[in-house]
Amino acid sequence: MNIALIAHDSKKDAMVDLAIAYQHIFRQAKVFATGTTGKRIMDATGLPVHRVQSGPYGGDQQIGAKIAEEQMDLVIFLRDPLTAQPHEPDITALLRLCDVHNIPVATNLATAEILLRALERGDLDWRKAVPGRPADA
Ligand SMILES: O=C(CO)COP(=O)(O)O
Repeated sequence: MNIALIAHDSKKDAMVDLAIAYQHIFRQAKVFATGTTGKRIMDATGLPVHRVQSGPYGGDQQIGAKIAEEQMDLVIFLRDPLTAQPHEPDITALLRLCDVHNIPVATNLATAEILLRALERGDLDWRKAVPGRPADA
């Protein structure tokens, strides 16, 4: 399973806490993250993280491309609902692609925990049979 972890600045501490708490799940998966989020997670947990660009520099679009290619199974995007972002169109596009491709996506901690527990329980195993999805993704 490929998981994308993305957090805006005010949510990065929460993302690090999530990564620590659920690292037993993340260690079974391939973790992708935007630049700064990924570095924070790697520093805190030692998890191998495939980092793309920072969000404002195209990272959200890079994650979006993986979604479009059916290479992402779960997205946790802890976005800041109280601060305008310069790359708002990229954020909207990423979330839209999750809906287009039926990707489970959490934008807050409560939903993120529910999705991670579902993943652990095997509830998302159906995604392995999604047409067009690379077998090793
Ligand atoms: O801006 C982001 C998502 O929109 C996140 O990027 P960083 O993880 O590099 O801060």
